[in-house]
This record gives sequence, C-alpha cells and structure tokens, in this order.
Amino acid sequence: MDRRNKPSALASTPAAPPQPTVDITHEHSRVSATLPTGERVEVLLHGANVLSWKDAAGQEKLWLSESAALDGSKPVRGGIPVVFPVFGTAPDHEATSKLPQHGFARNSRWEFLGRSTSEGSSSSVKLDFGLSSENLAEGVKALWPYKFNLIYSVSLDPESLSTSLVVTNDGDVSFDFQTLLHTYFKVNDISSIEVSGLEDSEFIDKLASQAVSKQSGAIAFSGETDRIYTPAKGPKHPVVISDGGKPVFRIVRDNLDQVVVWNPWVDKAAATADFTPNDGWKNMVCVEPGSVKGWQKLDAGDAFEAAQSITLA
Ligand SMILES: O=P(O)(O)OC[C@H]1O[C@@H](O)[C@H](O)[C@@H](O)[C@@H]1O
Repeated sequence: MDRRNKPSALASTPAAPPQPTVDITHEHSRVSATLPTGERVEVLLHGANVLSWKDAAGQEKLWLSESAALDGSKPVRGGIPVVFPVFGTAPDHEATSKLPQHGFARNSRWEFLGRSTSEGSSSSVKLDFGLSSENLAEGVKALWPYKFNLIYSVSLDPESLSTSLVVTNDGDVSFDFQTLLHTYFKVNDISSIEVSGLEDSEFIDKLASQAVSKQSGAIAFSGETDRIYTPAKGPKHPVVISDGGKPVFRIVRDNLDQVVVWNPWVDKAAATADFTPNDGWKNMVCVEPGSVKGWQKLDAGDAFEAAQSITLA
C-alpha cells in the first residue's frame, strides 16, 4: 500500500504535555523528582525518608540536620522519617517490646517501586516505595516476626507534598501497630511559630509524666515540647503552622487520629548526637500526624491506609 500521501498520524497528534523530569540517582541511594515548574522532592531509600522538599524558588521546606546519617547507619535526623510499627518504645506491649525507638521502618532500606504521573497532568508526580517482611534484615525479622507489606507514596504538586502509607497483613495472624509521619518543618524562628487547629484538643504531655491536658488557643513554643494531641476537630480541619502570624503550612490528615508536636529545645538538642547545628532547634518544629494512641489491629489479609497532605499556605 502506498502511504506516501497519507497524512502522518504523528504529525496530526497534538504534542504530548511535557512530563515531569525524574532523576534517579542510584549511586546515592536516593530518588528525586523535579516538576516542570521547578518544585523538587528528594527521598533516601534508607527509611524512604523524604530528605528535601523545595518550592519553585528553591526554598527548602523541611529541616534536615547537618550531621544526619545518610549512609544507612542510623535513622535520618530530619526530613520525614516513617515511624512503624511502634511509636517510641512499648515495653509493656509484648509483641513490639523488643523493637527500637520508633520501630524499624525508618532504619530499613526500602525499594523504589516506580513513579507515576496523574493522567492528563504533567504538574504532579507520585513516587512509590515498598518494604515488606521479605526484605527486612534477619535480625529485625526476629524482633517482629509478622508478615507485612508497606507501600509508602510521596506525591508532589506545585502547592503541596503528600505522603501516604498502606500497611497490609500478608500473614495468617493479626498484628498490632502504630505509625507516624514524623515531619520536621523548617521555620525561621521557633519563638515566632504558632500551631493552630488543635484548640480544645486533649493532649498527653510526654514531659509531664504523660499528664492529660486540654489545649487552649494556639500552641506557642518557649521550651522543650513533646505532646501527643488527639485533635478535637475532624481530619480535614487543617493544623496550621504560622510564622510571625502568617500561615506557612496547612496539614490535613487521613485516617491518622493523633498529631505529635515536638521541639527538643536547647538541652535535648545538645544531648542528641546527630542534631546539628546545636541551635538548629530554633529552625524546626515537628508536627507529626500519626496513629499512636493505643494500637491499630490488622487482621490477616486486611489493609490499613493513611496519609498526610501538606499545603504551602
Ligand atoms: O530521637 P528520635 O528517636 O528520632 O525521636 C525524636 C522525638 O520524636 C517524637 O516523635 C517523640 O514524641 C519524642 O519523644 C522524641 O524525642
């Protein structure tokens, strides 16, 4: 058949929208994605820890310690560590009692499963990471012998960063877990930071023998702060971080019923080996959506899904 005079199918097809550029740098065990509009996210395979989130102007939104270990030797101090399957330690909860502080997910090497862009849009990207009992280090498996699968997705668009976790029980017995997205926000000056959206919420004060109190007004910082809030308002009611009265981040939660608010202040920061610079506590605040009060029980074959979405205000 003579095709010479046929219009070319390619020539008549409108040009495909430009795809986000995604650089994968295996040498450094990191995955990064840059949108055509300039926003960028970088994730370390160790812990599937988000290390960096920059806006189009190149401004960093997350705090990362200058001495954070990025070689897999310990959990990353900063960015967004993923806490699973225990928050803190749980000496009284037999199944998780042997696990290190904040569990093993932040200290395990995850697999990069790939990226997807939403259909018809070139302005967002989703990076998926996986960790399962199959690829846990033997020593860790022995401490928590359940069959599980985790899929952690990091989604970036020009206005927001979202991270979501799906936990699946792949075994024959149920297990209990806690989880938390331990986000370290970068701020100009902690003394002018306020966290609102948790008014009238009950909180457990980890620095006052777990005393339970109720928050009145916005949270301001004038010393070490380590509290577990159970928000009085629903998950779609944002928790807002304001700097000098100006909102900078809005956080909404999906299926995460607590919010931990943490700043180590002078002494705790000084006592934390990988916390650099020493006065770095002035430039960070952790606002950490999680499910950490009591336990999520996951029956064999069941799945649990949860997420946080952070919008630049
Ligand atoms: O030093 P880690 O294990 O990273 O934990 C940091 C902080 O994480 C917070 O989530 C906890 O509420 C604090 O109690 C803890 O100090």
